[in-house]
Amino acid sequence: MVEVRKPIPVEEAVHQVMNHRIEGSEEVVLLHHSDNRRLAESVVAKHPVPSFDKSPYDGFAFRSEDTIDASLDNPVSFEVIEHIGAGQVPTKVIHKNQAIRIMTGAQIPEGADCVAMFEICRTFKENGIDFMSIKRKMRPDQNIIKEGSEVTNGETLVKVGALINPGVKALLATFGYHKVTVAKKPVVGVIATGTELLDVEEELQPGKIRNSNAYMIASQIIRAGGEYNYLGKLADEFDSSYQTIKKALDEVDILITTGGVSVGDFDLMPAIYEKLGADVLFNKVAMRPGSVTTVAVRGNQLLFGLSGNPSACYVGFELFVRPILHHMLFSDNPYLKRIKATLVDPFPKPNPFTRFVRSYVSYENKEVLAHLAGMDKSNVVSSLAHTTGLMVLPGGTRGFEPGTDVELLLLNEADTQREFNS
Ligand SMILES: Nc1nc2c(c(=O)[nH]1)N[C@H]1C(S)=C(S)[C@@H](COP(=O)(O)OP(=O)(O)OC[C@H]3O[C@@H](n4cnc5c(N)ncnc54)[C@H](O)[C@@H]3O)O[C@H]1N2
Ligand code: MOO
Ligand SMILES: [Mg+2]
Repeated sequence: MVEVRKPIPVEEAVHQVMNHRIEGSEEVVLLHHSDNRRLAESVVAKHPVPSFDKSPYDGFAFRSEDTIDASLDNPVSFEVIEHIGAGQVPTKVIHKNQAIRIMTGAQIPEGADCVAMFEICRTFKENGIDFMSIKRKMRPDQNIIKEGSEVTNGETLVKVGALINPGVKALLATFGYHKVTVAKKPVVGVIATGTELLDVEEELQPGKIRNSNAYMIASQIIRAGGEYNYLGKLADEFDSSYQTIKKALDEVDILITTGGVSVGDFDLMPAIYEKLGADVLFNKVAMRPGSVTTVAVRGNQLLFGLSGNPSACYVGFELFVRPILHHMLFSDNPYLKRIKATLVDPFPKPNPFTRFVRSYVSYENKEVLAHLAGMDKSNVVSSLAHTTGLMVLPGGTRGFEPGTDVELLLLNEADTQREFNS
């Protein structure tokens, strides 16, 4: 008699895996090398921004009170006593009816409280002395970017765990982070199992297929912020597989295998877990695809036995491995972002268990639309190329019509960055 497995609900399975989460660690990298890494400490303003009152325009700085009588037929004249560009510090103090010619970004001279753009000023010379005149009244603080008006000293700007994107990098540079403390990338071992597997560079042979899962998983690890260690592919032979997997566990904290977790005669992972003395948390989840996803624990090591079927393998990674990696990367919300969307395509299949349908998202007229990414079968690979989200269809339902409200898990985290930062 074949073993009958008892499926557990997806949420419970995720919960069980997260109970065995491992803590991440940090390392210091050059700012130049920090893209797509995750902050191990929040970015806190080390000084106000701007750090001095500055001019937003090329023009003249002077005292606004000197323009109180200015009008179209009563221009007011100022002696131009200095000329500064950005980066130059004014050496003179402005007094009554004096102005300094100032460029965008330059520090406002002492005594001045406004800047007038060149376009509203007239310049002239008298007895070899530079003057300018203006026919408008200026207000105090007009056209002055005040110190601290953007950011105050000590303000928390981006939170720990956030992805370093171009904007975060600009902020880090603003505050002098030549080096940044980031989360160390968790290293995840990857092994593909299956006698049928060929290397990518090999020609097809009867009954064989190329090993696509290892590449897919490696790419999912990278997308999740981790680093992969590909430890090769194994034929379905017990002794050599056991030895390789045992050795792999000496090198990694997290090991992903694909294939060999179901009840087939050559599905060796259950026996390998047993011989390793690993505790199997579950070996059947009430979900499609990926029902055979098996997770085992050995000491503080996590072994993810993902399905060999490509779509099941893909979904198993996103639901169970990704949150662990995000936790290790200091995210305070390591789960996939869940949004509401409107189904565009019909989905007539029944859903005895929770189904994660490979989907892609589009945005139209304020609406988020969920489209099917392609054929929805556990064994297909082609729909994965178009997948940007997983539509969640609850168990015990059937027949979803276009126009139905559905829930969707977003796989592209860049879309949800603000939630990590705020
Ligand atoms: N009697 C039963 N048979 C099956 C059951 C069941 O409950 N009872 N479950 C089915 C479901 S659901 C799935 S999913 C698969 C899972 O199988 P395994 O995880 O054991 O994976 P394999 O048998 O090794 O392979 C399945 C399938 O995937 C292909 N594969 C494997 N590795 C790769 C790879 N690296 N790259 C691309 N494709 C790969 C393999 O050739 C098989 O076609 O079991 C069902 N059976
Ligand atoms: O585990 Mo299978 O992927 O449910 O189809
Ligand atoms: Mg199998």
